[in-house]
Amino acid sequence: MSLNTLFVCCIWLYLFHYSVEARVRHYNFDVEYMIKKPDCLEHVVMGINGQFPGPTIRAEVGDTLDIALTNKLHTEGTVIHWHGIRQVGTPWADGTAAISQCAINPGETFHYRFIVDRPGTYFYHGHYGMQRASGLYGSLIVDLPKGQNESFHYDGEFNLLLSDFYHTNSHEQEVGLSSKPMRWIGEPQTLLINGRGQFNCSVAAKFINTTLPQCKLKGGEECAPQILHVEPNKTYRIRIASTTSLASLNLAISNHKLIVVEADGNYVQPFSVDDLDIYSGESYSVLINTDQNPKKNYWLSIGVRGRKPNTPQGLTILNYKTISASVFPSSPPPITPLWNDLNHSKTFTKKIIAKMGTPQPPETSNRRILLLNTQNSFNGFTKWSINNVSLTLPTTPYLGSIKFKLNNTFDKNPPPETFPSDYDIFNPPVNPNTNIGNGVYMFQLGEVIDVILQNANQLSGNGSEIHPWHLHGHDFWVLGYGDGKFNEGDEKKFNLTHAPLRNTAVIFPYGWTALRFRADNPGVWAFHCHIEPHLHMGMGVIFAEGVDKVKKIPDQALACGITGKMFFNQGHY
Ligand SMILES: O=C1O[C@H]([C@@H](O)CO)C(O)=C1O
Repeated sequence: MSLNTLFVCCIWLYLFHYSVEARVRHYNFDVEYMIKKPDCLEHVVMGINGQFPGPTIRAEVGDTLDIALTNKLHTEGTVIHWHGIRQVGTPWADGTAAISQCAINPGETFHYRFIVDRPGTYFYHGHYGMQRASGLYGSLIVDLPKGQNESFHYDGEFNLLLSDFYHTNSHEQEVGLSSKPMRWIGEPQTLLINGRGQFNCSVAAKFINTTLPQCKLKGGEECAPQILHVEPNKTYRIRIASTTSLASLNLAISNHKLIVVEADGNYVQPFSVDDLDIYSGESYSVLINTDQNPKKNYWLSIGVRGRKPNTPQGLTILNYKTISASVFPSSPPPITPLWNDLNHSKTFTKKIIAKMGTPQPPETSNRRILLLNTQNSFNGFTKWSINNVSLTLPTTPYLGSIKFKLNNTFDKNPPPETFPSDYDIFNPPVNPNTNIGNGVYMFQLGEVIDVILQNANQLSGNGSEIHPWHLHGHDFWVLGYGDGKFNEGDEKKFNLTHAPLRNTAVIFPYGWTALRFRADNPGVWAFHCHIEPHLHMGMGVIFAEGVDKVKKIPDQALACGITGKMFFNQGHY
């Protein structure tokens, strides 16, 4: 080989390596309302580039995503949150209105530019008002870099984005929730799998006890189920993410075991189940073996758990390609476990432990925060509160406020780190009145934080609900779940050896969940119940760490409230 050829080769190798290492993927996302038929009836939904759900983003570890998001809504702002992406070094791209950035005005474009640093199954969704409930969501999948293989084998994969759908639009829902007395949104009308469901018919009417007629779908309709076509005797990876407004779901495939291998972008010790619970904000990968009778098709079902359901199952078909997809399965769809069979849910949740080799939590924490979740009233409005503070977001986003040390943009008194030790979690609050607030839990950069989420009885009557809590900017280790009130001794039962890493964790009715994380990501991060109406009613808190280390925040993220005025006065605009 001549020197010249060697030189060209080296350059080529360098460029190839560079392009593999640091690929930038550009997307243009136009957010708009559009008329669609997600459940066979016509509705106005929020979508992207004419699609509902929005386009799937597929990238490789280390890629930079550059998403030019244009707000094509006529009269309201928007933002998009990249759920599960930690935004290391780019906290302004987390897509939380009033927290990490100003909402993007109609007609304006905001560039979300961030690195996807870990493989996994993620999704994105609106994080302004209740826009997620309008349908502003899509999948985000990060693959291992080319040439690297997963530790498990699979021959093909499917991606299922689960959601629940309401016939009242999100504005009407917001107004009802903020009214006096509060008007609850009720249960969803339809469950959607990849944006498809059936409201006025059932694809399994022949098999189940229903008044709904059998659907007469040809397959090309917008609401026709997306069929999973498989070959016999193969292994498939099914990615599952839930972006529901309210519903906790249970997914099952008749006759097929699900081997859980990933949760929220983290590998878990594989385990096999007949059905899987998934709460809003969570994601999983399961493997299935297509080792069943290849002359049959099988149902895939999702059904509501945790609340008394009033919504039919969402259904699609696992089609063995050996036969036509239009052949009906020979038996009814899987029966969703009873909505109030909490033990079933707890058993599933406790099976999730970290895959060997996953970094484990520090043995101790620097600070413990106990967060009591209660439903309260405020001047006759119904609210959800954390340590008796119901979150109402400020007009100036926190990130700019804290970075520029602005006064009077939010409550500078930090919220309480605990609640009265005699609080009776098993009964409605003795004093139902709450406070409205927007203070911040400020952490030292690198501090190890324990959060104990404590559930309690609702405002009136006897009952306690499921709340899936989602943390922005970090994964946390789930140290344990317990029934009743958290006691000092419970700490001894923490799992410090196989604690799974996640970004969303559920608190069970009348129970507690313990989490640990390192506050090592400079920024301001929301931590909240992922149930859309609950967040709207104040069920969240704000964490911040190392904001002085945050590099230049794009002007556009700051162009509102007091930070906007600051720029205006400095002649920036
Ligand atoms: O926040 C909620 O309010 C209702 C109910 O508690 C009052 O109508 C409900 O089921 C919620 O989850």
